[in-house]
Amino acid sequence: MLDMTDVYSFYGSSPVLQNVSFAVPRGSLLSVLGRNGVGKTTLMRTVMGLTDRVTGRIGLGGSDIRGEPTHRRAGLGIGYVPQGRGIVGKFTIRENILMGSFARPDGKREIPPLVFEMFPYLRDNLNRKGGDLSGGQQQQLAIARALAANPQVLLLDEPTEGIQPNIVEQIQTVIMTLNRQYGITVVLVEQNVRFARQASNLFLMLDKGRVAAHGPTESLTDDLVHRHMAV
Ligand SMILES: Nc1ncnc2c1ncn2[C@@H]1O[C@H](COP(=O)(O)OP(=O)(O)OP(=O)(O)O)[C@@H](O)[C@H]1O
Repeated sequence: MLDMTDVYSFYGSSPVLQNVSFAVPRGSLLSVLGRNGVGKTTLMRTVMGLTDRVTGRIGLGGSDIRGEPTHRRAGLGIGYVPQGRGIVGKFTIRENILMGSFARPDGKREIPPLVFEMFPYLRDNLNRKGGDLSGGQQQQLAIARALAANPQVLLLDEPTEGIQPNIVEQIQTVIMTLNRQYGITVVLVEQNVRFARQASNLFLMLDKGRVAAHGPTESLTDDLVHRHMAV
């Protein structure tokens, strides 16, 4: 479904990602792990075409999308929920969600039923301003906005970071439901190893911009976690 082969990704002349290769088959959930600053966010931005320069191959459903502009990648079915969420505070919940629908290739500007199913709070508060929501509600809204484009692949960058504990569990359940019940392929940047193990069937451990380990989640040993994640 989504893969990288020998990818180098640059900010200016610095190659932040180096020689990165991995594959995420359709329906999988890949956890991207590693310490702060190793390149996890850069990996997501590279998939979306948001870094300065990339070499190597980025495959989506068998085609190389490396040369495609960001909006085309969104239109081809990649949804992105960035770290920090990117909610427009002055827009209502409805308007924030509808922004995501502009990536839909069929031109429809509507909120898919799945969004209301996943997030009853958003359904019941469509006219509230994004800026008046709690961090957890904003995170739900950011996921809802990405779902409004009917993505096949969802990129989630630390979706539970800085969120009150009672909503963390709800968001974790939504992520697993989207993957397991709705078949959406997920790439998840995650610091919580316990949740990564519970949710994903694949992992990718980054260290200093390179792949330190990659494989089925059963092979994510405590030793790997200590070596590449402990401070
Ligand atoms: N826009 C940018 N311009 C230049 N360098 C950047 C930019 N964004 C990130 N970097 C550098 O790239 C490296 C990787 O950063 P990145 O944010 O991808 O790491 P990360 O693993 O996601 O970290 P965190 O867990 O803190 O979010 C860091 O050295 C960072 O300083």
